[in-house]
Amino acid sequence: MLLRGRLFTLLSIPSLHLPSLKSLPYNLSFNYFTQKSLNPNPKSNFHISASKITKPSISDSARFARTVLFVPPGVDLDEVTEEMVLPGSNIVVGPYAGHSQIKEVEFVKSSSRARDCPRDDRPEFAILGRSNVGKSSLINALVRKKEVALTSKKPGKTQLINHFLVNKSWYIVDLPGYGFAKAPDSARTDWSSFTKGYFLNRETLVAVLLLIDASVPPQKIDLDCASWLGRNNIPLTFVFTKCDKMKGGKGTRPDENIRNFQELIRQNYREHPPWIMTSSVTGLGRDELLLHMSQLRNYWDQ
Ligand SMILES: Nc1nc2c(ncn2[C@@H]2O[C@H](COP(=O)(O)OP(=O)(O)OP(=O)(O)O)[C@@H](O)[C@H]2O)c(=O)[nH]1
Ligand SMILES: [Mg+2]
Repeated sequence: MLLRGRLFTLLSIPSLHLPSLKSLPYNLSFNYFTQKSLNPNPKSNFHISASKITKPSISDSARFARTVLFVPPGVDLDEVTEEMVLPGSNIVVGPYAGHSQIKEVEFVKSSSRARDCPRDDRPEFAILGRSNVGKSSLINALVRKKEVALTSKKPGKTQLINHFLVNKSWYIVDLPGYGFAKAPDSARTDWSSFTKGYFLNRETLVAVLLLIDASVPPQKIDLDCASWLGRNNIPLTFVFTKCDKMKGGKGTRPDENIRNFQELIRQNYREHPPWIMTSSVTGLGRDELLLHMSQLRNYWDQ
């Protein structure tokens, strides 16, 4: 089933009502309209933050929850409780969440062009982000193996589209990082053509996990990337990495950086895309992210 095509059709119909079941999984209505923020602290979830609003009316609360939480298919917004929100995220767990642990993973192939990628109907998640943000480390953490994807202190380690088959049923895709100014010219040019080609043509892409380094303040290149994905109706989940670094770059802490990033992102989305905090060092967010991926995958699969 072509989820993207399905969603595109649905979201092109403007609606001020709560989203329908099928239109819930992603927030693709980029720049559709700017929802005025009711919450001064985007990091908080609905239940915590709602108490800060003076006597919210039901409609205000519903609108607020819609802009803050990621409510998956099969969940009625009115039935969402705090326990249903994954810790360190805005993601509500719904009935499509299922088996999420990774039992086996095998490297399948590296491709230099989108059309060389594996040709089967298995769903896949692409891992995208700036060079050195921790893409390969996140993959290793998710699969609980040290060296499935090669990591390096030197940016630009991953140069190809790398497919890893998980539990013989779905793919994780490690992509070259963007924003690596020191890459050879050829490598930089290739990124925009072949990676963009991959995003625009990959029909089995369930979602992009866009990794954002929580140890540094918001970077324009990340905002530009999120903007490009949004404009092209490519579903994404923000995965904040390196949340173990207590003191981030330029003296700002990860939680401040995350909050500032979200404030900037919120201006462009009617509903906030799913986001989650992770650390490949401590394992923070790993099981939660896998559960989130399982509900996206199972919904896509049906
Ligand atoms: N403290 C901390 N360091 C991390 C984390 N994730 C990655 N790193 C470190 O960041 C550096 C880059 O990690 P990689 O996983 O190779 O990054 P990448 O995004 O795959 O990089 P490219 O393939 O070059 O684009 C390595 O030194 C990692 O050890 C994390 O969660 N916490
Ligand atoms: Mg890498």
